[in-house]
Amino acid sequence: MFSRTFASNVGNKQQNIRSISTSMQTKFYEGQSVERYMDGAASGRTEELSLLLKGGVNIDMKNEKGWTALMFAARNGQIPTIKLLMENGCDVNLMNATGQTAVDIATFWNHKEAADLITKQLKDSRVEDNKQFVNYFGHSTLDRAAEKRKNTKWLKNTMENENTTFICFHGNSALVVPNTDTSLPKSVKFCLYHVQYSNIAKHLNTDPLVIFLGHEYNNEEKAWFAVDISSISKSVYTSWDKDLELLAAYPGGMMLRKEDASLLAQARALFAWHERYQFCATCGSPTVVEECGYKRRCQDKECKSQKGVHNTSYPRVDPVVIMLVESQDGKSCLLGRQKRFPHGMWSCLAGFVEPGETIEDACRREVFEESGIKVGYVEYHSCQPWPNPSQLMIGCLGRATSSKIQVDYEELEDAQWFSRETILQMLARQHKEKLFVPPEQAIAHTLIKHWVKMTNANL
Ligand SMILES: NC(=O)C1=CN([C@@H]2O[C@H](COP(=O)(O)OP(=O)(O)OC[C@H]3O[C@@H](n4cnc5c(N)ncnc54)[C@H](OP(=O)(O)O)[C@@H]3O)[C@@H](O)[C@H]2O)C=CC1
Ligand SMILES: [Mg+2]
Ligand SMILES: [Mg+2]
Ligand SMILES: [Mg+2]
Ligand SMILES: [Zn+2]
Repeated sequence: MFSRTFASNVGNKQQNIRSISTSMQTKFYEGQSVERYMDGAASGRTEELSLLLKGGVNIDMKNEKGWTALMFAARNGQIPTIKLLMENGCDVNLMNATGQTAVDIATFWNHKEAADLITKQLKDSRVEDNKQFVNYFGHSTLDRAAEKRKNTKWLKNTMENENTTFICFHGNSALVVPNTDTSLPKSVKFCLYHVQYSNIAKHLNTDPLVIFLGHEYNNEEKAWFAVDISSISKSVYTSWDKDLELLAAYPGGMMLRKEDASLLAQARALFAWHERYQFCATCGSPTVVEECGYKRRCQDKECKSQKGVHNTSYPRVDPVVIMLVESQDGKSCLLGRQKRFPHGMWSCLAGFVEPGETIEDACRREVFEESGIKVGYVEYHSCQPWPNPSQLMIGCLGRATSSKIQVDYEELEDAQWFSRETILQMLARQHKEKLFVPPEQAIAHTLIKHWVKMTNANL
């Protein structure tokens, strides 16, 4: 039943190529023409739209409320316009700022023919879809170049190179400056502070912990490192820039650009590991840092951790499953509340994968433990590095095979089924009791939104 799902990981390859190649032309239309284009769609002026499309207008451009031309055409049941837009490859999966798709809009305004037409296209498009979904904290732009980690000469030269960038950490926090770039999304409040090693070296300990994060693809000259600046006082770093401040990796890391967020996820997980694994997990001897932050070797030469499988010497990643569970009739989904959640927030159930367990079984076990619901079919959707401190959230979709909830009050405050309509209100922050779902930086949000899109085809 989830064959539909990959669809919504969506993006039609052809469409992507087209929007890139026309991005220059689209600029021409900005401002004056967004309105003309949207109005043409709402009023069904197909000839005019045809010309705009031939001229290279971005078919999926959105107005400030996230509405596309297809949504406007759906709002007014403009069948020929809907056909024209779909023939030209518009994305039928897009949502506006309140989480409605074109099908939702057509259904709401009672344009059944329009809703059916778009639904058919939606189902067809899902068969072709194969693009991977990337979650926040996962947008890495670096080649980790693991082979360089042992190359001390290259590392030394590169650290001192003026093209190399350092980001700075103090315990669990990253050194940031307030974001001043207004073209970035409003959620971006801070930027990681970038600095050259020569500018900070004199303030650091004799042997600071330095982690090689990687270099830009096909460009060894542009390398990135993270450095521990916990020996540096506030008065010193604010003398570099008075606006500098420390931002806790979690939840502060949710307020960054997506590229910065992935650097933070990588560096934070490694710093947290170094802080917690100063001693060998096998024999208790002290450990020393190797491979520019990617290994800790036990100082006892006889230690078992030096031979065979020595995974205790490497950084930890803890797999966690997080799942959107759909009810047996496909009309509701299961969400839970942990005691520590902000008031009104509901999220997907989640739990650590245990040794010797498959991802599918971990989903079934955690859902049953926490809510008493049995889960049958489980399908992978996407994943997310989670820097609190180093989980890998494995996002799945599951189909329930039972419906009676029995909450484990040790782990959860509550668990409930939510209808698609209620979820739409929660996504749009328009729920009458102010219930809401996690922000879009969390994979729980992705899974919930995905289910809303997926169930669109059931209408
Ligand atoms: N990105 C997202 O959208 C979301 C992320 N998360 C993250 O997922 C993680 C796990 O979810 P959660 O529901 O808490 O997990 P679980 O349901 O497995 O329960 C957590 C409990 O398991 C124990 N535990 C801690 N570490 C481990 C481990 N490595 N292996 C096995 N058990 C462990 C702890 O118990 P005790 O304290 O008794 O030792 C903890 O309170 C959390 O860290 C959370 O931050 C969760 C929801 C959404
Ligand atoms: Mg649990
Ligand atoms: Mg849990
Ligand atoms: Mg658990
Ligand atoms: Zn040891």
